Order: sequence, then C-alpha cells, then structure tokens
Amino acid sequence: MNKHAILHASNLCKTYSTGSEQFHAIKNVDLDIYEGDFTVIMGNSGSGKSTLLYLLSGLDGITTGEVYFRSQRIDTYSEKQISNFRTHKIGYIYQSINLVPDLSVVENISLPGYIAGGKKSDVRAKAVSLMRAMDIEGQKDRLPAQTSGGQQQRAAIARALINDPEVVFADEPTGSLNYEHGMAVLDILTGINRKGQSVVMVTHDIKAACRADRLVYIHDGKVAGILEFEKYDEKTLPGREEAIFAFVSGKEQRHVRRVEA
Ligand SMILES: Nc1ncnc2c1ncn2[C@@H]1O[C@H](COP(=O)(O)OP(=O)(O)OP(=O)(O)O)[C@@H](O)[C@H]1O
Repeated sequence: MNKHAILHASNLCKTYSTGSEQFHAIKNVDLDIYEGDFTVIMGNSGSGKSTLLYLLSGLDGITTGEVYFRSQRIDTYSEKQISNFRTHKIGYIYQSINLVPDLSVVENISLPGYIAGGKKSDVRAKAVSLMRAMDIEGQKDRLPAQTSGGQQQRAAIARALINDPEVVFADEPTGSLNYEHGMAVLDILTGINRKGQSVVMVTHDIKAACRADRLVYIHDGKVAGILEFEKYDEKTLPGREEAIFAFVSGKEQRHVRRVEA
C-alpha cells in the first residue's frame, strides 16, 4: 500500500533561548507522518518529543526548516492561518490535560467547536455524543475538578475530537492514568484511527506504544530510528512488546525496520 505523508518535516530545528543560553531541542529532523497511521513517538525524558509534537502541530514556531501539511507549507502561515489550521485540521491532547477549571466538562469539550463557528446546539449535541462514546456523559455538568483523572483525560480527548480533526496529537495521554483507564484511552485512540483519523502519540509506555503502525525513536533532538508494524492486533501483543523493548533499549540497531506480525 502506498502511504501519503499528511505531515512532512524537513531539516527541522528548534532552539530555545533562555537569557544568553541557547538549547537545541530539535536538530535537523526529517520526518514523514503518514495519513491514516497511528504514529508513536518514544525517547528518553528531555529528548525533544513534546517539542516535536508542538512543531508538527503548529502549536509552536520552528527555528529553521520546513513543516508541510498535505504539501502546504504551514511554518510560514500568518497567525490567522495557523490558528485556523489548529482549529480545523488538528486536535491536541495535552500532557497536562488543560481543561478550563471554571467551565463545565461539556462546555470544555464544546469550546473548540464554538471557536470554529459551529452552531451552539449542534456543537453541544456533538459534545454530548462524544461524552457518551467515552462513558463520561454523567459528568456533563460538573467542573473538571469534580471528576476523576481518567474522566478528565477522556474529556480532553473528546475536546480534541470535536471538530473532526484530520490529525490527533496526544502527548502522553495515558501517563497519569491507572491500567484500566489507560487501556480505555488507547482503545478510543485506536478506534478513531481505524475510522481514518491519523494519530501521533508520545508515550513512555511500551504497552501503549504497541498500538503503533510506526514508531519513531527520538534521541537528543534527532530521529534515531523508526520501527514499522502491521495494524495493531491484540494477538501480536507479546511479539510487539518484545520488539519495541529491544528497539528502545538499544539491543537492535535503530534504523528503519519492519516487524512482521
Ligand atoms: N520553553 C523552553 N525553554 C527552554 N528549554 C526548553 C523549553 N521547553 C523544553 N525545553 C528543553 O528542551 C528539551 C526537550 O524538551 P521536551 O519537553 O520536548 O522533552 P520530552 O522528550 O517531551 O521530555 P519528557 O519525556 O520529560 O516530557 C528539554 O531539555 C527541555 O528542558
């Protein structure tokens, strides 16, 4: 099957400046994210995973290089264009969840829909239907602080999906969850991916990484290796876990390698 790149980064660099100090967080990265793929990004703490997600999603500006969405260069977009892009084309699940504390859960989920100009009643109906799909409909009128961490995480996913984005970015969406809630979140992401939305997820968890069609390993701000799989199937889980463990722990050379189911 021929895959199309929905996102493409070319010679991408990000340098953070703090006072007189400069830190090169992303260094000359060339990377394709394929349409319809469940892409997982792994790497040690501080290796640049979240930074890469920010740059690919247009959430933060690049230092040098180029970023393309469906062959359209987005790093040169005006503020209005990039905000439009973020509202309509991507959904972002933040590492820190980031729900607005004084809005009810359903209003949090609806907010990007209102920003996109949707009719209030339509957006709210869609928010409720997403909540139902995620088994949090009962939390509709509560404030985020009145719900559990797992419920907040699912609300953050629903918020990322409200405008039917083409790419969903998820930064450690299972990081703060127990096993059961973590699996529920992964099943939701796998489910939307099966329906055609591209997913790009950062994780430290090998079990979560098993959902990948393509695993990108970042080391010291660079792509150190890529591992490719068939679509996720629970039957192949033990083999996948082993392959990923060997890959990330450096027992395998980190070049592009295809793992047969
Ligand atoms: N705003 C900033 N200013 C300066 N340095 C930053 C900034 N944001 C991130 N960094 C640095 O850039 C590097 C990459 O950070 P990033 O958050 O992308 O890492 P990460 O791989 O996602 O880490 P973790 O797994 O711990 O979340 C780190 O060394 C971090 O300290």
